[in-house]
Order: sequence, then C-alpha cells, then structure tokens
Amino acid sequence: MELGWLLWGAAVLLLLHLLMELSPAVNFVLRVGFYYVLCIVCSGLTAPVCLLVNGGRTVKNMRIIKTVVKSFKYFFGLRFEVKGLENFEVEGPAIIVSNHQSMLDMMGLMEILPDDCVQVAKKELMYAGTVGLIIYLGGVIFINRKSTSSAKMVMAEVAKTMTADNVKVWVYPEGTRNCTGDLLPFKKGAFHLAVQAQVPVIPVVYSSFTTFYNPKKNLFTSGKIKVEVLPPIETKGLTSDDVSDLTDKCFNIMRETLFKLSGRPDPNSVCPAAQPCAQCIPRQSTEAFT
Ligand SMILES: CCCCCC/C=C\CCCCCCCCCC(=O)SCCNC(=O)CCNC(=O)[C@H](O)C(C)(C)COP(=O)(O)OP(=O)(O)OC[C@H]1O[C@@H](n2cnc3c(N)ncnc32)[C@H](O)[C@@H]1OP(=O)(O)O
Ligand SMILES: CCCCCCCC/C=C\CCCCCCCC(=O)OC[C@@H](O)COP(=O)(O)O
Repeated sequence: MELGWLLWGAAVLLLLHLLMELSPAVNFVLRVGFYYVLCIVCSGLTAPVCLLVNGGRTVKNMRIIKTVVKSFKYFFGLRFEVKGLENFEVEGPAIIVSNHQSMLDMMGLMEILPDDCVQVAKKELMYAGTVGLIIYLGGVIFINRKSTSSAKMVMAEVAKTMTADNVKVWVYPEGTRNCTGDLLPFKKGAFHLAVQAQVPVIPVVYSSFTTFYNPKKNLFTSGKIKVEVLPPIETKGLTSDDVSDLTDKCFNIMRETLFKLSGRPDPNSVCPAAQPCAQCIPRQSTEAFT
C-alpha cells in the first residue's frame, strides 16, 4: 500500500517535471503557485510562533519572519550578492527606499533586512489570509493608497513615532510593482517622512529580475540578484521645500545603480553617436530591454 503511494507520488512528480520542461507557461504557473503556497503555509506556521515568542504585533517578529523567508531562495535557485551592508549601521532610525519589481522581492527584502525595521504596505495585503496575519504581526504599517490624505496622516504619525521607537522604515517609493528593468517615477511619501523625522534616507537597489523573471514571457528560472546598499543621505536641516530635490537625488542615484547592477549603459551618459543607441533610450521606453 505504502509503496503504491510512493510510486503514484513519483509518477506525478515526473509528469510535472516533464510538463515544466515542455511548457514555459506550466513552468511559470507552477513555480509562482509554489511561491504562493510556501508563503501561505509558512505564514500559517510562523504566526503561532510569533505569538508565543513575542505575544502580539511587534517589529521583533520580523526576526522570526526573516529567518523563515531567507530559506525560500533555495527552493527557486536564487542567489544574492550583497554589497554595502555597512551603510545600514546608522545611529537611530532611518528611511530605507528600494526598487520594487515583484512579489519575489520579499526574499530580497528579508535577505538584508536590518533589525527593528518595518515596511510600509498597501492595506489590501492585511486581508491576504495567513500572509496578512504574519505581515500584521510583524508590525508592517498599512496605508490606503486610494486616499492621499489618509496615507499622509499615517505617514505623519510614523514620522512622530519612529524616533521614539527607534525603528527604521522600509518604503518602496515607486508605490507599486514594476518589472520593466527601469524605475517608475518616485512618490514623495518616503522623502516627506524622512524630512519630517529628520532622519537619513538609505537607498537600496536590486538588479533587474528581467533575465530570470518575466511574467509577460512566462519566464521564471534560477538566477542571481545583485544588491547594493548605498550610503545614507542626510536630511538634517532640510524642510518640506527640499523634498522634491531629495526625491530626485535618490531617484537618480538609484537609477544609475540599477543600470550598473543590471549591466545596462549608464542612463546619465551622453551618446556621441548620431543614431539613437541604448544610452539615448528615454526612461519610460524600456520595453526593449525586458
Ligand atoms: C513567514 C513567511 C512569510 C511569507 C510572506 C511574507 C513575507 C514577508 C513579510 C514581511 C514584509 C511585508 C512587506 C510588504 C511590502 C509591501 C509593499 C507595498 O505594498 S508597496 C505599495 C505601498 N507603498 C507605497 O505606496 C509607498 C510609496 N507611496 C507613497 O509614498 C505615496 O506618496 C503615498 C502613498 C504616501 C501617497 O500617494 P498618492 O496618494 O499617490 O499621492 P502622491 O502623488 O504621492 O502625493 C500627492 C501630494 O502629497 C504630497 N505628500 C505625499 N506624502 C506626503 C506626506 N507624508 N506629507 C506631506 N505631503 C505629502 C506629495 O508631495 C504630493 O504633493 P506635490 O505638491 O505634488 O509634491
Ligand atoms: C482569505 C483571503 C485569502 C487571500 C489569499 C491571498 C494569498 C496571497 C498569497 C501569497 C502572496 C505572497 C506575497 C507576499 C507579499 C507580497 C507583497 C507584495 O509584493 O505586494 C505588492 C504590493 O507591494 C504592490 O502591489 P501592486 O503592484 O500595486 O498590486
């Protein structure tokens, strides 16, 4: 009887393997599906541990969540090459800003997440079953993207409490996932927050996923992700009038780093050729690279 089940299991695995080999779409759906299942199951198992160890919603739970999520990369053959971790060693709170390419970012996030750091997330994630529960227990700050005034109010509250609680806040300034290999224009919330709390901004850049992950092409293979934590940008003495400049400065540094890490030409270099080349391609027309 047990041997029968084993043979059935082996046959199903073999069939799935064959299907994945034959069809990129099946391969993509199964790998993404497996990521979802892993997140849902691990969240369900980790939530009671967080409750038992730390008693409720607290940033301390992020250490437990981080330990679990850091193991996910082995299932998908992902490798991280990290540079500049010492830039996280600032005294006290800071705002960390990074590019946001896909839900796979959770693995990259947890790979380098410093202690006492919470993320800003869209409030819809709170209702994502066990994943919502674990995110809630980790102390994630939820914002309503459909209401600028309510999002601003939450951010203003965070600016007041982050210094008292000595926490770092991780924001995805693009405000949505973007897997084009370039950056979307930055929203200013993170930078208002940094100026209001008078804390540094630490930019973090992940290389483009487009060589191994592209939903439009049903591509999801193993791959290497280069990560660079850039030096903190101070905001002491800056006022709300400086927010736009601060946003632009961060955007330009991060875009330049994204292109460098992804092996693309420097976006700021001037093309000497008469014909447009890769350097000349304007920021929003990046489909050619995906
Ligand atoms: C154990 C296993 C577990 C496995 C699974 C779980 C794995 C890990 C779990 C833990 C990790 C969870 C992490 C989850 C991450 C989720 C990521 C996301 O959800 S990304 C989406 C949500 N985040 C954001 O949107 C942040 C970026 N957005 C902003 O900062 C925006 O600015 C805003 C949301 C605050 C407002 O956006 P919007 O309404 O579109 O308005 P804007 O155009 O940006 O601004 C309008 C004007 O208002 C000014 N402004 C903005 N913010 C402020 C402010 N705080 N104070 C004052 N003024 C502000 C802005 O400057 C604009 O004015 P202007 O005159 O045009 O300059
Ligand atoms: C009872 C309800 C059950 C609902 C089940 C939902 C299951 C969800 C399961 C697994 C999801 C794993 C993903 C982990 C968290 C990913 C965070 C993320 O990447 O959010 C995207 C958000 O930043 C921006 O969203 P948009 O690009 O604007 O969209």
